[in-house]
Amino acid sequence: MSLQTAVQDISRALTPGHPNWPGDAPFSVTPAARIETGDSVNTGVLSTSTHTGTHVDAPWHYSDGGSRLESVPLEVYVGPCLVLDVRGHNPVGPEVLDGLEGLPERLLLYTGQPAHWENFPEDFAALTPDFVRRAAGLGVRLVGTDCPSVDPLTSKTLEGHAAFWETGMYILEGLNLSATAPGHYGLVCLPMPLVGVDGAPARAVLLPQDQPVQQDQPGRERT
Ligand SMILES: N[C@@H](CC(=O)c1ccccc1NC=O)C(=O)O
Ligand SMILES: [Zn+2]
Ligand SMILES: [Zn+2]
Repeated sequence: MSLQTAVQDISRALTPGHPNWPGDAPFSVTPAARIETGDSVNTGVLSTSTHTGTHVDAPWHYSDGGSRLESVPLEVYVGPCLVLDVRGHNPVGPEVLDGLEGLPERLLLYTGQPAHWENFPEDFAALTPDFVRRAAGLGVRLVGTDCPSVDPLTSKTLEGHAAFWETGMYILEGLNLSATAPGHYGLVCLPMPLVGVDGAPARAVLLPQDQPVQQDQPGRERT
C-alpha cells in the first residue's frame, strides 16, 4: 500500500492574465528581484482582488454586519464534503437536493465550468435563495461552486449571497471541479490568512474519504 495520500487540487490555477470580475482589480505577479540580473534571489509582487479565482467570501463581503475573514472558523472549510454534478440546472435550485439525506456539512457544486477561464465567464449558473435555504435546512454549512459568484453577474441585489447571510452558511467560489468525480471526499480549503478582509484566494484540495490512518505496524519494516 502506498504511504502517499492522493490529493486532488480543485483550485483554479492563477496564470498571468487570469480574468477578473468586470471592473475589479486585475490579477498580476510582477517580477521584482531576479538572480539573472544580479539579485540574490527571485521574488515577485502579487496584486490581486480578494475575489480572484478560487476564493472564499467572508460574510462582511455581502453584509456590513458580517464577520471578516479572521473570524470565520477554519473548521468551516475543512472536513467531509459531497461533490454534486448539477449541470443543466441554471440557476441551481433546491431540486438538486431532492432525495439527498445525511448530507455532510460541505457541499461542492459542479455546474460545468472549465478548468481554465480564457475570458471571464459571464453566463454562469447562480444559486437560488431557495436552494441556499434548503441546503441550510439539511445541515449544510458551506457551499462551494465552480462559478465566480453565487449570484448572476448583473445582480445588484445579490439575493443568493443574502440567503447565505440569513442562514449563516458560508461561500466558496471559483472552484475547478472539471476533473472531479461526484461523490464524498474530505475538503481542505485554506484561504490566505489576511486580516480584516472581505474574502481571500484559497487553495482547495480533496482527499479520499475514509482514508485509513497510516500507522506504523509492529513487526513490519517501513518501505
Ligand atoms: N459577488 C462576487 C464579486 C462581486 O460581486 C464583485 C467583485 C468585485 C467588484 C464588484 C463586484 N460586484 C459588484 O456588484 C464574489 O463574491 O466574488
Ligand atoms: Zn467572492
Ligand atoms: Zn460571492
